[in-house]
Amino acid sequence: MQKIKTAVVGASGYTGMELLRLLLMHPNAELTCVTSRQYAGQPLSSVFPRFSQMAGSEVAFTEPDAETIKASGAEIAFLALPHGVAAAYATALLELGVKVIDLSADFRLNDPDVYEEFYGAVHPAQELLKEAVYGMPELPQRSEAIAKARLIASPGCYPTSIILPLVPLLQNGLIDPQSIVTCSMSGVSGAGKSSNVLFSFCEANESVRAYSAPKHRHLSEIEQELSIAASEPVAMSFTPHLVPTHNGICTTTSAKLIGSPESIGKALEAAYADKEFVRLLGEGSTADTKNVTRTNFIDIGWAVDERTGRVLLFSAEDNLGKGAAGQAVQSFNLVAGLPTQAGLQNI
Ligand SMILES: NC(=O)C1=CN([C@@H]2O[C@H](COP(=O)(O)OP(=O)(O)OC[C@H]3O[C@@H](n4cnc5c(N)ncnc54)[C@H](OP(=O)(O)O)[C@@H]3O)[C@@H](O)[C@H]2O)C=CC1
Ligand SMILES: CC(=O)N[C@@H](CCC(=O)OP(=O)(O)O)C(=O)O
Repeated sequence: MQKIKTAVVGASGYTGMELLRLLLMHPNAELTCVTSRQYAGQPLSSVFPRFSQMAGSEVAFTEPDAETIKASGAEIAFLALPHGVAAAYATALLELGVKVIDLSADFRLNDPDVYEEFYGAVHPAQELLKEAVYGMPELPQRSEAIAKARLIASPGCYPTSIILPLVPLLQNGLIDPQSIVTCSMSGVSGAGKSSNVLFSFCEANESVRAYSAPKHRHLSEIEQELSIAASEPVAMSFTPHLVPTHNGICTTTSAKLIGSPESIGKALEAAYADKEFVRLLGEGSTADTKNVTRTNFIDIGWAVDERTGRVLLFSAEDNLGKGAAGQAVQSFNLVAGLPTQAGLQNI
């Protein structure tokens, strides 16, 4: 069986660990290099005992270094690194002929000025922004672009849960693009393993709070992709909340309805009926994180509020799955010419 030699850079973090889980079970992936500064030299299974005795888990952590990654034979590298850090690794790996699937935000925005506005720093590798492909395979014409790319910017977790339900409605002119209001809830793993005290057990448990309002950095990529779908600049309201669960994002989006109530379901069906990882729950159904955690599915339900003339969209995904590692493996399958569902079934 064809095996693609694969590296995970930043493999000790939460998305890195989820990538390891998926790639160790992937029939067409061989892990040749996994990196961590703190665990360099240690076998994977001693750091993550959950993987011991799994085929492929004999590999040991190495220092993150592009030459070492290339020397391992890796053809494709996943970057599960903080934003601002990933760009330099992407540049070095691409120069060595290794394709890159970046889970950070470094290549998601087309406009370096928007990056600077939302990330508070000059973009570290502007020359690569033009060629990076925003890796959401369900968007129109996107899977073809991903398959040909050498640099894929895998989307953020919140944006995935917001963009997918809205794009078919905007493309078909069924909602007012300037009326979108979104409220999302995320589990604590969304903040990463090395996050600050606000995400520790005593601070986060038994409590819920909004944060980063009104200008969370994900707003930049959400508005970028929605503006493409609407063919006009979209400005919207997005309020994320932290909830005391491990994984999962639950999002409710509302917008002013322009089309008929029936047009919503028809547009979503037309866009996603043949998309393996989008499950349409139907009108009147809300989405529940417990049905999607540890999977690559996004579940979408909807309702029309005839009193206010607004449509409500309900979505749920695993922030580490469809919101990060699972979606990145979808791109890996496209780049490597593998079946869409390879390594993502039955997880
Ligand atoms: N958590 C989530 O739900 C999602 C996260 N993302 C994005 O994915 C990326 C990874 O996130 P996440 O896994 O949560 O983060 P973590 O904090 O859990 O892990 C970060 C990883 O990066 C490594 N690392 C940190 N700093 C450096 C550095 N300067 N040089 C080399 N390696 C470094 C760490 O390894 P070590 O210290 O051992 O070297 C660790 O393996 C981020 O950009 C994040 O924004 C995207 C979607 C969802
Ligand atoms: C709960 C929580 O803190 N979530 C993170 C989402 C991080 C993430 O997805 O990172 P990217 O910017 O790479 O997409 C946050 O709000 O910053």
